[in-house]
Amino acid sequence: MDLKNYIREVQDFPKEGIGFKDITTLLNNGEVFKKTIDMCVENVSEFDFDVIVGPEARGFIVAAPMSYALSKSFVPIRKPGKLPSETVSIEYELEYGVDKLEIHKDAIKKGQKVLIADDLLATGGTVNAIVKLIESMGAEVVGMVFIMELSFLNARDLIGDYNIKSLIKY
Ligand SMILES: O=P(O)(O)OC[C@H]1O[C@H](OP(=O)(O)OP(=O)(O)O)[C@H](O)[C@@H]1O
Ligand SMILES: Nc1ncnc2[nH]cnc12
Repeated sequence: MDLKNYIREVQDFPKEGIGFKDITTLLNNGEVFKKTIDMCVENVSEFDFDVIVGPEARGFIVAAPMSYALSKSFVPIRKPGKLPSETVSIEYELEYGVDKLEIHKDAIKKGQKVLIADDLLATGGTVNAIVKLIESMGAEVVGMVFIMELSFLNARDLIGDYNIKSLIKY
């Protein structure tokens, strides 16, 4: 199954010059969505982790079903002002702007092993910020998994020496 056949590319969204990779067309096919999550799960079988974190919004679509399939904790990372208890936050750059992410301070314990899951690796700004958040809490990032990676944006150079898995590359 070539997942690329199910991902729609929308030109000049949300800004001119961006080729937006739209996964709604993949999600709209239940069989392909299930296979995609199964492949993410298979890709991380070598990693030992306690918790899966995923960033709002599209990261939830990947991280939560993986947590369900593996009976692992799911920890949401959210945009500012959404989490009700005490948070740790970090600012980061996107392919098309600047944003901020927050996590509950008590959601991850010191020494826990963490997997990060998201739909897409573009510049790596989001996941790089998440790594910093997790490590600032004394936890360890054992790996990360994405449905797709925009290789031409060289996120791996920014992220550095972590186990990075992506199902498809552009
Ligand atoms: O590697 P990067 O350049 O950081 O880009 C990747 C991030 O961008 C998208 O999320 P976005 O912030 O657009 O939010 P959304 O999930 O709410 O659409 C995507 O879901 C990743 O989280
Ligand atoms: N090109 C892109 N397509 C979809 N989501 C993105 N997030 C950051 N860059 C993106």
